[in-house]
Amino acid sequence: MNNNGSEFSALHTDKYQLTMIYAHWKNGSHLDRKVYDLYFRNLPFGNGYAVFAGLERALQYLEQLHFCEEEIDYLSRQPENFDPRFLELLRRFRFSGNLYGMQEGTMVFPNEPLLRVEGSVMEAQLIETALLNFIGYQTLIATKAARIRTIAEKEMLMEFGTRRAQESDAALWGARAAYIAGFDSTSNVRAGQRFGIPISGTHSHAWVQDFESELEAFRTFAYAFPDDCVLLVDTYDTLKSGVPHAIQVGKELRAKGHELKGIRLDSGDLAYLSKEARQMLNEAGLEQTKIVASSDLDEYTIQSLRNQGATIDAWGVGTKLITSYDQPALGAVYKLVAREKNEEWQPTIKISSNPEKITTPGVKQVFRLIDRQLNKARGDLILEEGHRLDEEQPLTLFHPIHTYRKKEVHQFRAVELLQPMILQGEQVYELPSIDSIRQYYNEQRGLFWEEHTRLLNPEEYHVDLSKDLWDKKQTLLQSIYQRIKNDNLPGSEDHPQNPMI
Ligand SMILES: Nc1ncnc2c1ncn2[C@@H]1O[C@H](COP(=O)(O)OP(=O)(O)OP(=O)(O)O)[C@@H](O)[C@H]1O
Ligand SMILES: O=P(O)(O)OC[C@H]1O[C@H](OP(=O)(O)OP(=O)(O)O)[C@H](O)[C@@H]1O
Ligand SMILES: O=C(O)c1cccnc1
Repeated sequence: MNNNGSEFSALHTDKYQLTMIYAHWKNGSHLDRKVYDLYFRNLPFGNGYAVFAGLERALQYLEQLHFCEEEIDYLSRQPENFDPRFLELLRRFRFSGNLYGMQEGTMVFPNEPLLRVEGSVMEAQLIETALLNFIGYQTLIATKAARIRTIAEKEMLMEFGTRRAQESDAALWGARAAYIAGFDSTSNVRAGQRFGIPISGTHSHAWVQDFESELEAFRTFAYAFPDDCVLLVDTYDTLKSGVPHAIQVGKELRAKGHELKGIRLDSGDLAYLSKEARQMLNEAGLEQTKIVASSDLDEYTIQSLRNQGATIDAWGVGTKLITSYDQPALGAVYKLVAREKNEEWQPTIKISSNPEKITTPGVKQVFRLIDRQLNKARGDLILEEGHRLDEEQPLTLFHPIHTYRKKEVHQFRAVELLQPMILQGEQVYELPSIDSIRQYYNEQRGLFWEEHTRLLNPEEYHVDLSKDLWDKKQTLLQSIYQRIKNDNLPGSEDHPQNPMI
């Protein structure tokens, strides 16, 4: 909470946003209208798709966004010596622009706008940092969770990461992102209360160490939770002590009309131990007692354990999910794509010597082309906003950089992915329940062939530009190079032309 009782601070931004806004204000251009796209360039984890998450937080942030007195006071004491009239403008500031976005749980791909912000340069710049922060992290965790779900198939997945997360917001929103993409529960009680995610858990080694004997520890826990008792069996010796004691308590529970719900393995060779423990439980007649495993798990260890025939029914996954251990950032970007001139959007472009980094100018919409017969996604097509697609005509898609790579689609239905979320500062999108987001993600998953969703070396999914848009991009590139040539600045002749044109 900031001093004004709001969860979000308007100062959750980079300093350069404020200095650019100030310079615009001095120039009288702070209210000029712009369009920005938020997207990422590369898929994380070598995955074939990402799962979009973070919209709810972004919408809440935009709704609450304002500068409180303490924040204005802080800014007034900065060496920049901000003009009091500028600070007064900030004091009255509210987000009054438009936001178009994808629904959370959408399967998303590089270079397609996930969010499109239309507003004054002042508001659009101020929010860049926070939007990238929320969307980048949550999309990353949802994608990691989706990979783990793919491997675990129908087995129970519990999110255990809070203690290892990069601070509390990451734990909270990471738990939510994991649930969207297929985890069944979280150990984070706040996430349970706030989002309605089921909470679950077992007990720790400390519980066992706190008693004179392991058996006493197990009995005491079972007494408190006779119908929800999962015993951690590796504190001393899993097979010689933990499992036999759990079996003893399981039998005592049964005698009182209850069943031992599970045991948890948290160290050692999880494949071997699970098989041995399963056999011991079964021989004792405790076939329904589940085996839970935890200990630095991720999609790779779970896959390996499954391949080894581990008899594990539920997985507790913490560190490697919540910290996105193998790829700590999505690398999302927020790029200016159009500026208002004479009451029209004028496309702008950012050029790079790397063709992949050249931005796609203009106000755009993303269509998902879904084969009507197979109900499978064939590709995404980015069009200028307002342009329509004729679903009855065959369409040739071509790769925007390797243009010789073509693909015909016909008999498709074109679904618009960017929806109005905020119009003129008013939220027009009703936030879905967490379970309907999860359900929507599942439906999305069903639209994609296994070739795109497998973990290793997935096939690249087509995200192409319409011919019109591609042509406009080339024309804009040409005109900029021409302008540079005409300017004939000293040294400009030494640089090779961009490979794109
Ligand atoms: N059969 C197995 N095949 C592949 N990986 C395994 C197997 N059993 C366990 N692992 C993984 O190996 C790693 C073992 O971690 P570590 O070396 O820290 O040992 P540990 O058994 O967890 O011991 P401790 O928690 O006491 O340090 C974990 O990531 C775990 O998930
Ligand atoms: O391994 P992760 O995927 O991060 O899952 C969460 C871990 O957190 C707990 O261990 P912790 O080391 O905190 O306590 P412990 O010594 O009681 O196991 C738990 O036993 C898991 O091992
Ligand atoms: O409930 C558990 O077993 C649990 C919760 C958080 C972290 N590790 C384990």
